[in-house]
Amino acid sequence: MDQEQQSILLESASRFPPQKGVKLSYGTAGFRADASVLSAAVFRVGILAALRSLKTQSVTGVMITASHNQVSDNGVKIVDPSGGMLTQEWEPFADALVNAVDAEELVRLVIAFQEKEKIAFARTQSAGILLGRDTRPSGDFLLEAAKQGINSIVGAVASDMGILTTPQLHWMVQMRNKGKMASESDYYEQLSSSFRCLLDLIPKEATTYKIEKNLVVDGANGVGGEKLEFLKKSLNDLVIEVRNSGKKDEGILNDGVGADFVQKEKVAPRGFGPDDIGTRCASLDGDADRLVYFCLKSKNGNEIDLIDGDKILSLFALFIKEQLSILNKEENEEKNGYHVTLGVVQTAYANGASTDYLKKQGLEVVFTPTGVKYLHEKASHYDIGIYFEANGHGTILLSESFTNLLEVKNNELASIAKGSEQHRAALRLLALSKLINQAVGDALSGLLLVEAIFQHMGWSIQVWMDLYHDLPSKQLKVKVADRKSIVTANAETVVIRPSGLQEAINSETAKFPRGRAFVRPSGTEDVVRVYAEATTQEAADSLANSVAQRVANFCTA
Ligand SMILES: CC(=O)N[C@H]1[C@@H](OP(=O)(O)O)O[C@H](CO)[C@@H](O)[C@@H]1O
Ligand SMILES: [Mg+2]
Repeated sequence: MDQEQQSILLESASRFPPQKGVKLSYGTAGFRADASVLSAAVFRVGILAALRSLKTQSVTGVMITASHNQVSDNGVKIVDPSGGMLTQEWEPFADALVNAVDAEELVRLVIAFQEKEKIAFARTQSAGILLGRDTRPSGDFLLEAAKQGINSIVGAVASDMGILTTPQLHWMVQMRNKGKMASESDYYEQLSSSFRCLLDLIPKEATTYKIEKNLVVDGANGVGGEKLEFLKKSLNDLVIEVRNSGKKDEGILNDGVGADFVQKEKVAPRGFGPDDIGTRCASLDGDADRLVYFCLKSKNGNEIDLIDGDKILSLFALFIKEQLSILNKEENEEKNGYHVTLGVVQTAYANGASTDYLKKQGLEVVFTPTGVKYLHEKASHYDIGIYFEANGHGTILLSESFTNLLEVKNNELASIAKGSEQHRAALRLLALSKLINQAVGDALSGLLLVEAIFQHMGWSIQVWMDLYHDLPSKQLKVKVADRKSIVTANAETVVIRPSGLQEAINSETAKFPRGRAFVRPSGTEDVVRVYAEATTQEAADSLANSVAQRVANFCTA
């Protein structure tokens, strides 16, 4: 790095001194904290995104959001050139950079990292970084900090894409690096045209079913509500009412609303009531990368039947299995010469009943630790990998070789069996690959796929709910002195430190038939999370409480 670059970096970094005593870690989904302490971190993430772009000679992204956290929090994460999360190999550097005590240490770290990674700094090199932010009031000044971080690397160019959902920014980065059209209107066009295409391919008999076309969506008072209001204008076959859309008088972001609230509390969000009984309802989270469905069931309260990520995954898996079997009809693998691998990825938070159900359908189910970066990676090993966290974050990945094969099949069938069910199955899978976000879980694209499959199957929401019945479960948070004192293994199902805690959890679990419990440090909040499930709600509550008590005892000892 030349002298001029060093002094630019030093000068700009000294304008963003870190808050004393604040230590941040990249966590499950980037850096998150109260917005007031984040300027320096966001500035430094800007530098990091520029370095990543220089290193890969591709476009990267910086998203400013704290998703489902309260409105006063904010956060920042990097979108890798693939459109996915920042490569895990760079996370230790991200941690070191963001926690550097002053500008001098920061410059030293950048020089050392640049040499290690052999990143060429030169005026001739160019780096492109797309910036997005959600609707939080702190987004504006944090975006400015990110821009200044990017501008302190010679050759790096920041493009402000405005207020976006997190998945929109991931999609844009992915598309840009594929050399495809990548504006926000291209995003809407791709979603609405592939949705229409799926509807046009609905089997004849299904068009006679009486499908409830009304859907009410809780926008969490965030960016997703506002974007859905726009998207729905191009969806004639669906009547979507958006509530908690983010308009000023409708309420506060994530306050008693949103997918995280609905999934964790298992109650209806604010703005929903007895009049909605019988209607299909959905809820997005604060940055619209999570989606859950629900149905109100109580006349006097806000009790709901929840349809979480596990059940959305099950719906997608059934549809894909059906299309694959139509496609492969009359053909055996040898003749086809290609065995399509279909895999389902879950985490320990997946309800045990969902895993049992998926396995009974003959699907391969694998587990990873919490966090999309792990699920996504695992899903990418299959021709079709479907991943979902129970909280509603997930998507379907289709490998390039599989989509190429689909294109070939489609062309072949178009000439020999145009309009046949086999041909239509190939077209459906191709439309699905365009509708479902290939970069990251996306509530808007997920919602359209659910709705399209619904019309395809001719289902009522009750049929979906009855696919299987969730085991009652309970989640709790425990505040401890140092949540990192808990270390887990086996996709977070077993505690290996502090020693003795796992045995204590085992002895609590053994008291309940079909009992299951695990604990792990949260990556987004300063708490230890406890999950328990059992055959009754009382048993799940009681198991969660006793495990939480054990955690508290072990972690203060
Ligand atoms: C139990 C739970 O819902 N955990 C969430 C939450 O992570 P934690 O590390 O549990 O705080 O936020 C992550 C980012 O949105 C999401 O990936 C994850 O599933
Ligand atoms: Mg989110």
